[in-house]
Amino acid sequence: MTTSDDAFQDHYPENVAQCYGCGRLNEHGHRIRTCWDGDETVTRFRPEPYHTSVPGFAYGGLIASLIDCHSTGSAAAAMYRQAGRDMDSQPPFRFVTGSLHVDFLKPTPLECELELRGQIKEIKGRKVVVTTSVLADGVVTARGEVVAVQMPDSFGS
Ligand SMILES: CCCCCCCCCCCCCC(=O)SCCNC(=O)CCNC(=O)[C@H](O)C(C)(C)COP(=O)(O)OP(=O)(O)OC[C@H]1O[C@@H](n2cnc3c(N)ncnc32)[C@H](O)[C@@H]1OP(=O)(O)O
Repeated sequence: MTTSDDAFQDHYPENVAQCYGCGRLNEHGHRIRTCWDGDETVTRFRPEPYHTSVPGFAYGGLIASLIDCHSTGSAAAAMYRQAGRDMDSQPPFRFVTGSLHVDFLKPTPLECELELRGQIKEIKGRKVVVTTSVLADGVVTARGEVVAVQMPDSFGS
């Protein structure tokens, strides 16, 4: 059962809840939490001092991984929403990243809560394309596009 306080990641089955970016069970990871805001998806994340690149600014790999997992979570949520299904219902929609493109538009300050806002650009078959903006104090510092693809049964074999 989904409630308005739930994050998408609260509903990930245990076998996909270890992801470094979004797994709630990975104590060393970012453990991002993403929710709907109308037709957009939102994640808020406060970088730690050890996420530094140039002093005072966030490491680009952190920004990319936030965009990645924000977008794969958004893709899963969009697929459930389109199907009119609860995120706990079976069978699960599980996504992996097929493609991750990031444009770094401005330096992203470190000492600031970041807001990621995602838009569902396309849903086609097993593929969902998500565009995600990263905002620091309301200024867009990075923009990404992710092609998320439903994980095939053969994944990893
Ligand atoms: C509540 C439950 C929710 C849980 C869910 C969330 C879990 C989150 C878990 C954490 C995750 C965290 C994130 C991580 O870190 S995930 C870890 C990093 N990602 C991977 O390891 C993925 C490795 N790659 C693969 O397994 C396969 O290549 C995949 C599965 C991606 C596609 O191989 P598959 O044979 O299955 O696909 P297809 O050929 O039938 O193509 C299908 C469609 O996709 C389009 N396409 C494919 N590749 C690309 C590409 N590179 N660029 C652009 N488009 C691409 C393709 O054109 C086609 O579209 P169209 O031509 O029909 O339009």
